[in-house]
Amino acid sequence: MSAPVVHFAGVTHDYVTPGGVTRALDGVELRIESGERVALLGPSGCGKSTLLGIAEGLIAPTAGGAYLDDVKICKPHSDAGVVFQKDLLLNWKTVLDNVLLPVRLRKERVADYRERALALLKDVGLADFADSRPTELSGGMRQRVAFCRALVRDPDVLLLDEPFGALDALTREQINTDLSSMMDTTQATAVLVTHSIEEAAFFADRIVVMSPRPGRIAEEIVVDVPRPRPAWPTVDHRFDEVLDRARRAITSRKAAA
Ligand SMILES: Nc1ncnc2c1ncn2[C@@H]1O[C@H](COP(=O)(O)OP(=O)(O)OP(=O)(O)O)[C@@H](O)[C@H]1O
Repeated sequence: MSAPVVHFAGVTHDYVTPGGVTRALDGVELRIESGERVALLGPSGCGKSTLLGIAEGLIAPTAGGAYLDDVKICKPHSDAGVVFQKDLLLNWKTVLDNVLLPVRLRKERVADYRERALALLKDVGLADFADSRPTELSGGMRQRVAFCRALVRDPDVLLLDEPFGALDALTREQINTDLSSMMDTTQATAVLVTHSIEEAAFFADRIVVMSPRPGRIAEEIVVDVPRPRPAWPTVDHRFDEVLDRARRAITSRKAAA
């Protein structure tokens, strides 16, 4: 079965607090095709995480709806692989058990996934750490484990919310390259929220630039660089035009805000 289309249809979201109402998203219309990778780029507070929360079923939009194929997302669904800025690993479990956690949560046979879990850890250079505890790992290593966990059940939707946000620049570059080769093993429809133009270009088939709050779709940029993409975008001139366009899109929205 192919990965689902993720469709945000006229999504508006208001946060209601004692201090008043904040409109975070305003009529977002975005269709992400089966197996497509989209990066959401936009100024802080423009509603990127809110949009991802709606795709996860954790946030119910005030108006409009999000759909997986034609099925409206009405409640949290555990089929998506998710990675957040904070890795959320369980420090009292081994690295391997952390990777296998989604399997256990769904009460599936752990033995069926053990080899895939070990292979994913090997792909990201952590084969020797399967029996370690997350506390023994660096931030970058922990985030690699979080990616293995998100991919272990080969989900058909991947939602990545600033997964590299807490890492230093060098580690980010390396982990982006690792993620890129891990992504070669999945056909999932994927959404990456990021503040980094380079990360967006490296990851995505299409960059979606959002306006300042309330978030709307401001511009879409197709990243017409074939995969595999072995080099980091700033050292690969095939990305120059995409990086330029994305930079201009962000700067002009800031100026207009
Ligand atoms: N639980 C909440 N209650 C009230 N307002 C909220 C809540 N969560 C987010 N907001 C507001 O909604 C807007 C969008 O927030 P969101 O976190 O989706 O933006 P973002 O683009 O992901 O931001 P950043 O890039 O800084 O992570 C912001 O103005 C934020 O203050």
